Amino acid sequence: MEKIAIIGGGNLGSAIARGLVHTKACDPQMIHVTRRRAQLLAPLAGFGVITGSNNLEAVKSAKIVFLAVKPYQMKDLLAEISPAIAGDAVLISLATGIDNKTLLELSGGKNAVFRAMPNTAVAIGQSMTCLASLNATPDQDEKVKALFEQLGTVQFIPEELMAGATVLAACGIAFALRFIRAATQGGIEIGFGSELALKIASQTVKGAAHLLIEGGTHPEAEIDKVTTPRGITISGLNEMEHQGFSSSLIKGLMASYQKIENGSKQQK
Ligand SMILES: NC(=O)C1=CN([C@@H]2O[C@H](COP(=O)(O)OP(=O)(O)OC[C@H]3O[C@@H](n4cnc5c(N)ncnc54)[C@H](O)[C@@H]3O)[C@@H](O)[C@H]2O)C=CC1
Ligand SMILES: O=C(O)[C@@H]1CCC=N1
Repeated sequence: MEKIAIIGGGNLGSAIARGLVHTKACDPQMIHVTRRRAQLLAPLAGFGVITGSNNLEAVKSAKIVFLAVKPYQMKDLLAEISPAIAGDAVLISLATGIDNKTLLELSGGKNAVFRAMPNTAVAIGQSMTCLASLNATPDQDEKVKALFEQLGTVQFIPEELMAGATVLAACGIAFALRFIRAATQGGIEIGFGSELALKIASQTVKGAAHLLIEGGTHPEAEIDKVTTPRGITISGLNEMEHQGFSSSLIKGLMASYQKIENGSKQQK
């Protein structure tokens, strides 16, 4: 089994480590996670994962190196660790807005580089992960795809769509959760206790998603099955649309997307 280094054990880096352990994708002792305040990695250490703050130690002999730091921290990090990374290791960056060409340059040009955009559901093996690679062999592409397949669903996409994938999949978790919270608030106003309202709203969203994923249908086809003519669903749906429901979601997505685009332009 190959050693995996996760540099930057914050929200996403830790979620990936938890996912690798949770899904039994690899032996916890083969995962080495670092962050500056290593004591905050104690929960991962409790699962048997190796933790610390020594990046050079973590990448030594690792064949898969996750770069899970903030975008502005990437340049200094790669300057520090690149000389210690084996030539046949694959680098997987999770940073928003740093393209593969830049990653390849910053890392010295010898490694296969990947941009991966998972989301925090990676911690329970339910991520939607988009991938784009540079300087990778077909075997390396397959290896990284197979790794993420153990953590959810994977799709290679053209690199220019990575910003869009960030918004739809990574930010999307927050957008979907805000819907669930709002539905819960409505349920409480109607009379449910908060825990029960949350349980009903969460399972309802899970069921809706599974209708699409397992049935391969379009949302409107499923909506048609719920909207009884002159019924109550269509009244609620139409009122939501009068209040700008779909429009506000699309505008929110575009505001997030625009922020990535503006940030990328500033970096150039
Ligand atoms: N949170 C999310 O849902 C997603 C985040 N991302 C991307 O993943 C990256 C990480 O995001 P988060 O986990 O949310 O940030 P975070 O701030 O929670 O984690 C970053 C971690 O890196 C550590 N770090 C910084 N410099 C370091 C260094 N030189 N050596 C070792 N560790 C170092 C920090 O101590 C921190 O623990 C970002 O680039 C973000 O754009 C991508 C998809 C989803
Ligand atoms: O909000 C952010 O900037 C990061 C990138 C995608 C999800 N979280």
